[in-house]
Amino acid sequence: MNIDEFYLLRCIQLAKNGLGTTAPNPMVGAVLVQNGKIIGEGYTSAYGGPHAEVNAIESVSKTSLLPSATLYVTLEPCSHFGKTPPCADVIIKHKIPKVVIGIQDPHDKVAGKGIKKLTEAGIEVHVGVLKKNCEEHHQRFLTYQTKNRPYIILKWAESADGYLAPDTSKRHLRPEPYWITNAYSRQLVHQWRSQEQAILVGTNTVIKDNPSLTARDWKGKSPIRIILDRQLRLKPHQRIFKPDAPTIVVHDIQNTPLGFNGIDYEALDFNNDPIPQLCTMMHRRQITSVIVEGGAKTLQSFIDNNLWDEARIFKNDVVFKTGLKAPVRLGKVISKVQVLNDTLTILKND
Ligand SMILES: NC(=O)C1=CN([C@@H]2O[C@H](COP(=O)(O)OP(=O)(O)OC[C@H]3O[C@@H](n4cnc5c(N)ncnc54)[C@H](OP(=O)(O)O)[C@@H]3O)[C@@H](O)[C@H]2O)C=CC1
Ligand SMILES: Nc1c(N[C@@H]2O[C@H](COP(=O)(O)O)[C@@H](O)[C@H]2O)[nH]c(=O)[nH]c1=O
Ligand SMILES: [Zn+2]
Repeated sequence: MNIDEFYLLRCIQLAKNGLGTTAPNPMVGAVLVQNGKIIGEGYTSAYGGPHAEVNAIESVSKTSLLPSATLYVTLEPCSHFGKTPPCADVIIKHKIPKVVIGIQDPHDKVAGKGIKKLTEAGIEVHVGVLKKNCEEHHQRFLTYQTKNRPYIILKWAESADGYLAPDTSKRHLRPEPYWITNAYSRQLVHQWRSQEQAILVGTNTVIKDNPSLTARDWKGKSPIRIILDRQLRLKPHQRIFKPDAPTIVVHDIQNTPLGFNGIDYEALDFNNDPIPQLCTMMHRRQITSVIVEGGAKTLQSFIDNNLWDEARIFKNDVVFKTGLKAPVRLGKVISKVQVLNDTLTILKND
């Protein structure tokens, strides 16, 4: 690893602090180096706040060092007025002579214009350092910008013999989840929920489990709940209608909702496959990432449409023998870790 790559790695590390708070903005990291020393660091503030470059510049105590410093940043500095003024202008104003960038920003308002602005101001610009790592780090934002849909994470828990749930006879009478995984894995799931903008489940999951779908066992925000309810079968007592997180109910265009207080409704044409329509709807609502938590039919529908990016699958040692079969897995295994007696496998769709 060379020195530029080393500083870009530090930028990525810093940028992770923005996970779950910057969306739909990307979580960028920036470092300022002068004479071989880091003199400033920053990452994107919560949505609407200053960008990483500005936070890095503002963290420098001796601003007289800036005209001899190099700025390292994971993503091309912006060149447009959004909620904040363009970072490219701030860099130029502070007379920073060199900028090293991980990747170009595909956002149509930027897309090379930030780099052009810097170059035209006489700044030495390098692009493409630690490109693969920066692409991986910005996967939610890049997927949203280039595929016009959110980054899609499929998540489920299955028994040792590949079932999502046992037969009804083995379940409680009251609707509640049949827990396969242990408490630590469940807390990890709450952390994951706090990192994504939305969570999506099918109708039967709400009927059988009465889930909350919140991040209540972790600090941070609960995601927006997106619930499939084609025929509007769900009842007001269900936990997904509580005001602890926003909820969007997706129903068929032919059914008119009575409208529960504070609930957002979206009509889709279920005569056509709803999954691509869901992706378009989420894109329109500026949802850059979603975790799909079941059930089997909903997960399989995303897999069959090849509309998924990552799968996080827990497998426990419990054996059901019969029940609801887990989705058929695809993709490449990128990691396998143990959470006590649960094996967590992470796959990527390549
Ligand atoms: N172990 C685990 O990780 C998890 C287990 N579960 C378990 O899974 C079970 C529920 O799974 P499952 O029965 O498969 O149901 P789902 O929760 O996937 O809901 C399926 C229903 O949602 C609607 N729907 C979903 N996808 C589509 C589509 N592509 N097109 C049209 N409609 C769609 C349909 O509603 P409609 O019929 O009204 O048209 C369909 O019947 C429960 O027993 C639950 O406990 C659930 C989540 C996670
Ligand atoms: N059974 C099962 C899971 N089930 C998922 O969790 C949902 C319940 O969420 P909540 O009500 O917020 O706790 C449930 O409806 C289903 O989507 N998840 C897991 O990590 N492990 C498990 O064994
Ligand atoms: Zn910016």
